Amino acid sequence: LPWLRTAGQPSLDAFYNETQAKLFLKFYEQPARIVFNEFMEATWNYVTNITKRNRKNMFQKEVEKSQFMLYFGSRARLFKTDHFQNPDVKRMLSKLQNIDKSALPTEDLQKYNRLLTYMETTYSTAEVCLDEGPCIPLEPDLEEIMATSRDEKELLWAWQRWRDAVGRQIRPVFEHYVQLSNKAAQYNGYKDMGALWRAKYESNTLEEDLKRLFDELQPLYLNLHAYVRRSLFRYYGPEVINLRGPIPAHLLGNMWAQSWDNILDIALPYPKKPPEDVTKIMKNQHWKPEKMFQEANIFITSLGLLPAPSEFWVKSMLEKPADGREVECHASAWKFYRGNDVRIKKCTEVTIEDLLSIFHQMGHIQYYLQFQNLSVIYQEGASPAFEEAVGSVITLSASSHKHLLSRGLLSQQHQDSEEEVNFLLGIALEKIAFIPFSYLVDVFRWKVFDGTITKSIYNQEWWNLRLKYQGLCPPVTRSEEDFDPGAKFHIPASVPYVRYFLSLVLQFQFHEALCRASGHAGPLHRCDIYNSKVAGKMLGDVLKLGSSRPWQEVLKEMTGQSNISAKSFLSYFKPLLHWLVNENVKQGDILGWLDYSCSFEEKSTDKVSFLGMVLEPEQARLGQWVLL
Ligand SMILES: C[C@H](N[C@H](C(=O)O)[C@@H]1CCCN1C(=O)[C@@H](N)CC(=O)O)C(=O)N1CCC[C@H]1C(=O)O
Ligand SMILES: [Zn+2]
Repeated sequence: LPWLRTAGQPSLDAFYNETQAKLFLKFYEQPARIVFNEFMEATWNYVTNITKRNRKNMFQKEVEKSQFMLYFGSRARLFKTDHFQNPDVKRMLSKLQNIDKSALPTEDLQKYNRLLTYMETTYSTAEVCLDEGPCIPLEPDLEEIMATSRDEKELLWAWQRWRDAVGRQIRPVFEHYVQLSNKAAQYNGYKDMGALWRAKYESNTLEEDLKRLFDELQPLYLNLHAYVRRSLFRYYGPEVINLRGPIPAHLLGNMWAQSWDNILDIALPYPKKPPEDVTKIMKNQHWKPEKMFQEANIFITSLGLLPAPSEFWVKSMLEKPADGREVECHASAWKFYRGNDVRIKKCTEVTIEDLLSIFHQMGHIQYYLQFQNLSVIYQEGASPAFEEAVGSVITLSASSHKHLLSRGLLSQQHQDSEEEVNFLLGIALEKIAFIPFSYLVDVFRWKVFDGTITKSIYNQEWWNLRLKYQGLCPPVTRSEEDFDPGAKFHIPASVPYVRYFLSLVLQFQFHEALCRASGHAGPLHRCDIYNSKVAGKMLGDVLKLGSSRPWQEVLKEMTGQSNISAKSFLSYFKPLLHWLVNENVKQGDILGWLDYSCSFEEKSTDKVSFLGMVLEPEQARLGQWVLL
């Protein structure tokens, strides 16, 4: 590692012993808080007011932060810690050594930061223009269309135009992002950036654990996919849906088909018992964004956990500004390494979907508040999946009928067996549909980073994974001019995604443990830990640890198991799986999508593509589907 070589150093052992290490770590704390705080403030100022000046200032702070991290990261490597006594000193020194992109030489780093900001800002400021008339952004307009429109043509328009506006602009830059990412990873001692991202999980069985969990959850997904395909077939007809093939990706109620809760109306098992429209109730009760955040705060403090501090309410951006400022609307939680300065940035709409996603964001805030007295080095989740699971586990209680009723968001409990199936299907459309999507995003990116997926096949491989894992096809033929993964925030924003897959499993494992601790008896999906100080203490004790202990130890203390397990997820949905299997058998539906392939722009265009499937010319005449 060239920048490590230190010529003419006095005898290392004398200088770099354990006592010196403790001093070194102590000396790191204060300057780190200052440097990180200034960097976060500059980044916050940019994403909440996208201007040239704010971008320039953010770049400046980024360079300063990286110089600081390079200084300490390189010196942390000089300590020979294998004979050190204190495990904490060893753990902190080893965490300090991973400095990610700060390891890049300055001009590479500046180029990398420009690429990252270009991609993320392209995503955040992109608009789709109607033939004549206004241009509309993703949030709230295009997302609203994808969630509520039932016009297949309109859905196709929004789906395709968003990808034209974002994916295509990001594609030429993405390959340079990949190269510089891998260069940074190698400077940190990893073979590529995927390896650096995976190292965050401190597990040498991560990839097989992921595969095992995915396989355990597959029966749930295949049955839900078949059932939803049947529902869409009934609604949109045989010319749109093939009962034995993949589902067109624009019909699932979401721009990325990552969660399907917005098409519950189409897929409702017992349409005679429609669930109440909580969004309508919220609007009738004149809910405002601030009240939605207060609602989450009330839940969290009912557990005996920490309230959102006054700075949160003053400094957060809870709504899309009305003063014409360009902002990044994608919701996120922020810590500023300065006591109680924690914030959320969200372009909140008054809907039940946004209320529940606010619980997710407030979970991040709670983690920040709970670990703020730890060393800066430990101010992160026990694993990235723990960070994501905290808010989501609270959402599982908050979305229960019992809780919504107690908060005046439902007029009755809706507990008969048919209403219960309707409820569970609603949760399944959010959580089970998300299994393959949250799994494949980083399978794609790990392959891009390790070179398996080269730039000439980015889009083809993306859709191969979308077909293989999700059983979806694009509604129109795609080509290598397109870059559909770039149309999903986390790709241009370079935020890892497998954390959400692991969080899916973990949040149910947490939910079961917290429900048991709170004294809940009965089915897991009826549990609401609201007001349980015992559950709150159990959760708070996990959050206070930050990343000071390996997550396996933390999980064992909380749940008694030291490995992540899909058992709780499966038991939560057990009643629904029975219902789905019966329903699919009754309808004679097959599970899966056989060997179909999605239509992709071929060089020779003699093939006929139809709604995402490829037809050989002679079979097209006979109307047969080609099984490739
Ligand atoms: C809406 C949510 N926004 C993320 C999140 O809250 O995780 C934001 C953007 C990326 C990281 N992030 C943060 O806030 C981090 N600062 C948290 C932290 O690292 O402390 C999001 O992207 N989600 C929620 C479910 C699935 C996924 C999606 O919508 O695809
Ligand atoms: Zn999150």
